[in-house]
Amino acid sequence: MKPTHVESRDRLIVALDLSSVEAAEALIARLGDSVTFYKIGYQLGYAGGLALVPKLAERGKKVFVDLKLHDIGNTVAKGVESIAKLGATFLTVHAYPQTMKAAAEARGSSLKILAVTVLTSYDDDDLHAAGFRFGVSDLVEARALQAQALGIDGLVCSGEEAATVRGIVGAQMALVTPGIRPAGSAVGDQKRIMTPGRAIAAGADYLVVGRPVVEAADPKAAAEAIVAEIVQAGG
Ligand SMILES: O=c1ccn([C@@H]2O[C@H](COP(=O)(O)O)[C@@H](O)[C@H]2O)c(=O)[nH]1
Repeated sequence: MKPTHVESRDRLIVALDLSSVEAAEALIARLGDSVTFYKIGYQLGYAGGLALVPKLAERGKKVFVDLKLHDIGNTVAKGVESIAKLGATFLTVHAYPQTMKAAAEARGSSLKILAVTVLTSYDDDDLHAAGFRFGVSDLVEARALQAQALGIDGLVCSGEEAATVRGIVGAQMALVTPGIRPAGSAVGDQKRIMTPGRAIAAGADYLVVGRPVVEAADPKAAAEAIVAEIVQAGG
């Protein structure tokens, strides 16, 4: 379930896409109070970064573990149980029914499960090349409905789908949007992007931002500028 009220600053989730725990700790120190919510994904997670989850939680930060689980149900359930013990706030799974069902049943009382609808680096051509008969918008909508029916807490989608998905699932599910690009920043490998302000206005609850903060000359100023845009958009 979506939290009832979220402070503007807590809507920014900075992706710690870095190669070591030391590099992550240095960035966290530099960002200080400007960032309250961090994401640990493949790069840092597989470099010992999961050990940071309880440490960040002890310091009052929230942590999103973005491992995008997808396996047989029993394996997903056991993985979810292990992540729940670390004190993470969010954990991602791919939006396949078996996977979502196993994760929802195993999550316990404090961990929230987010289902990744369609990766923000994908467009319709990428889905067709992968064998899907749906385009992005149809697949996101179908998966959002399946996730809701299975009791999933929130969805990962791009800002482009946020308004439609919000209309489909209502106010109770958290919408988490990567592919966020402040005006003028490099797009990189993302294909479905949106500015922070537009994503909030479209109904996103949380913005996931990696390179525009992590690779900025002044990461703290970059994070503060995104929070200011969130505030201006009414988030
Ligand atoms: O659909 C998705 C799901 C997850 N991500 C993750 O978000 C960040 C985005 O980083 P940027 O540098 O801001 O592009 C990254 O960790 C991805 O693994 C996503 O981009 N899209």
